Amino acid sequence: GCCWEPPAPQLLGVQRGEEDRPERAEPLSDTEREIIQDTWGHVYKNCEDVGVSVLIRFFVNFPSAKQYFSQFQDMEDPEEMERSSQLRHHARRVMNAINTVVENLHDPEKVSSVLALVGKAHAIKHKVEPMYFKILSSVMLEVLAEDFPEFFTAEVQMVWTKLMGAVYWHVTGAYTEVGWLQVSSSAV
Ligand code: HEM
Repeated sequence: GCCWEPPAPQLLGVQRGEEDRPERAEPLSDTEREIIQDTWGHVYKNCEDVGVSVLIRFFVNFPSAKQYFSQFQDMEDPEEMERSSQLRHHARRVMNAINTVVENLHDPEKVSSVLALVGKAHAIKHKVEPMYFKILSSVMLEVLAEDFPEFFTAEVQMVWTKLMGAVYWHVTGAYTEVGWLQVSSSAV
């Protein structure tokens, strides 16, 4: 993964603020929940490595995403990024938050409260453009499919896409609540 790739077409609408917010996240069936939990078990065993490779690919392919991180804003060398404690720390936080979501798929209230907190912190404290959440999800799906090809079959990838769609829906719900999305998509 040394080459820059253009964002997937589905991201372009988001970058222009054209995307509609659906009424609710598409719910997962019991079977889909089991698929997520089984496959996540393999990923989470390698939590730190997977998290770090996801973030490095994210920052290499979408360098503007580094602007939010004081420690590696100006870093370009992936090996140097790998040594950044701020990157490792965020990798762990991302993976742990997803782990909490996966462990609580039976409890929609818990899932929405965890993701609302993540959304609020990123909107208010870190001032992260919400489109980066969509980009990060697609990078994560790409890395999971490459690193765990035996588990991430086409069917499993589809279920994971649905989960990441739900994560994005909850996170952007928090952005809407604090007034971010209204301002950026209609008034300006
Ligand atoms: C599913 C995606 C993500 C999850 C679960 C996640 C999770 C977290 C958590 C739990 C924290 C600490 C919360 C706090 O400060 O109160 C954090 C901090 C942070 N996140 Fe995220 N994050 C995600 C995506 C992103 C993205 C896409 C960006 C920017 C491109 C980002 C930038 C930051 C920054 C700048 C901090 C503060 C870092 C620091 O203080 O060292 N995050 N994240």
